[in-house]
Amino acid sequence: AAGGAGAYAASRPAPATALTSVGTDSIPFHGAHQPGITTPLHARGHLIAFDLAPGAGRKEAAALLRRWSATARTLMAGEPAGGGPAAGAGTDGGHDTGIALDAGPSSLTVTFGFGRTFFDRTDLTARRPAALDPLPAFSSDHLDAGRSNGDLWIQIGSNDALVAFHALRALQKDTGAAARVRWQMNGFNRTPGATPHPMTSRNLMGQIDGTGNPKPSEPDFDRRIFVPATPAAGTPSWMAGGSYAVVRRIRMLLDDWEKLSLTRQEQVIGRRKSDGAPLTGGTETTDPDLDRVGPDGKPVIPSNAHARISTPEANGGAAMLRRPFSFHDGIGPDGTPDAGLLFVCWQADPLRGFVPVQRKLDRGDALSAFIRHEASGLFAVPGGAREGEYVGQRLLES
Ligand SMILES: C=CC1=C(C)c2cc3[nH]c(cc4nc(cc5[nH]c(cc1n2)c(C)c5CCC(=O)O)C(CCC(=O)O)=C4C)c(C)c3C=C
Ligand SMILES: [Fe+2]
Repeated sequence: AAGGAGAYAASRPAPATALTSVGTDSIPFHGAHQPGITTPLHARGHLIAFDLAPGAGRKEAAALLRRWSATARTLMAGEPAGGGPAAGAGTDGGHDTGIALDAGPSSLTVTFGFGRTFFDRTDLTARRPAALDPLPAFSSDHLDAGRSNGDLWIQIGSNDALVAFHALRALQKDTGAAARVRWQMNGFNRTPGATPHPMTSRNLMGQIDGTGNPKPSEPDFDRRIFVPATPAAGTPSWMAGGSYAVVRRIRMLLDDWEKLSLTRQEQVIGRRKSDGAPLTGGTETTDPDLDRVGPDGKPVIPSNAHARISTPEANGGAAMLRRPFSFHDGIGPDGTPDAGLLFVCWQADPLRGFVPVQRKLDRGDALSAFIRHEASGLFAVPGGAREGEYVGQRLLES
């Protein structure tokens, strides 16, 4: 087999240029905000939460964030981890595993967050933001505590699956004795370049998902998504430029969903499946006409349609930036796919983003019959590290 592979390689001329720029694209580690929040959806993602080890406190946490930041900066630049040679076997802990050898940075981003419990474990309770108060319980929750929350959270995204896994391994190894994995989840999105022109991604129900997201070009985008550079009274200064991530593992009951006719599926969401346009017509970017009534006297966009209920206009302006991954963790014993959405949304304040919208969805969303919220997390994601700084330094060292 090895000879065959060699002959195959030898028979093909080396391409003069890469087929796409997917491998060479890179995202800066330093900046006012952490990467991975406004970065376009990644093809591959890993979410991982850790708890500090018994006996580990603020000192160990600071050293860990310093190590993690150094690794994130190095890998996001497309360099090998650990300061060692790229092709090392990794047995002495100082070498890169080689998993991402040959690949460029592939838009890798690494984003770090703190969970509510982190602050008690590090004697920083006085500096915990009120926005980290536990999310309310929702009637449709089926939450698994073991796969929820955590002291520390990392979101890894890349447009190459090996680059993403490489980062996951390197960051996990960085923890040493300071922290233990609490839960870990893997997700994916469409590969850049798979469609003839850039499009909003689809989820595993086949819907175009992300249309109504706030756009960075909108005047109130920063105010909605990021804590201001000078935070309002009650928000600690270390959260300047930061954001709050709500993470929900939402299982899709795909066997039930796929039994619905196309018309019913579109009524559940309030948008067309083919192109994401509202049921009142136009294109994906046309505003829905929520007041339009059909010949039967009923609203064209049903009163319980997901997109009607979740829109900022119906929620006192509450908005969030949804940046999810799909997941598929195999087929369950009953033959149904363990698949759905790793829903990750970003906002300056969860009480003016996720919470009011989920409260409303919980009461009357037509989509509820086809999904199940199985895990949940809320994390404070500090602003980006400046040159020479590590993520979270303003919390841990002042
Ligand atoms: C609490 C927040 C939300 C959860 C949880 C949620 C789950 C969820 N959504 C879809 C599919 C779609 N959602 C769409 C729109 C939409 N959803 C939310 C919020 C939550 N969704 C918002 C704020 C919006 C935007 C509303 C607007 O501004 O008009 C859409 C329509 C297209 C779009 O705008 O993205 C789809 C499709 C699934 C499958 C799901 C759980 C698995
Ligand atoms: Fe939604």
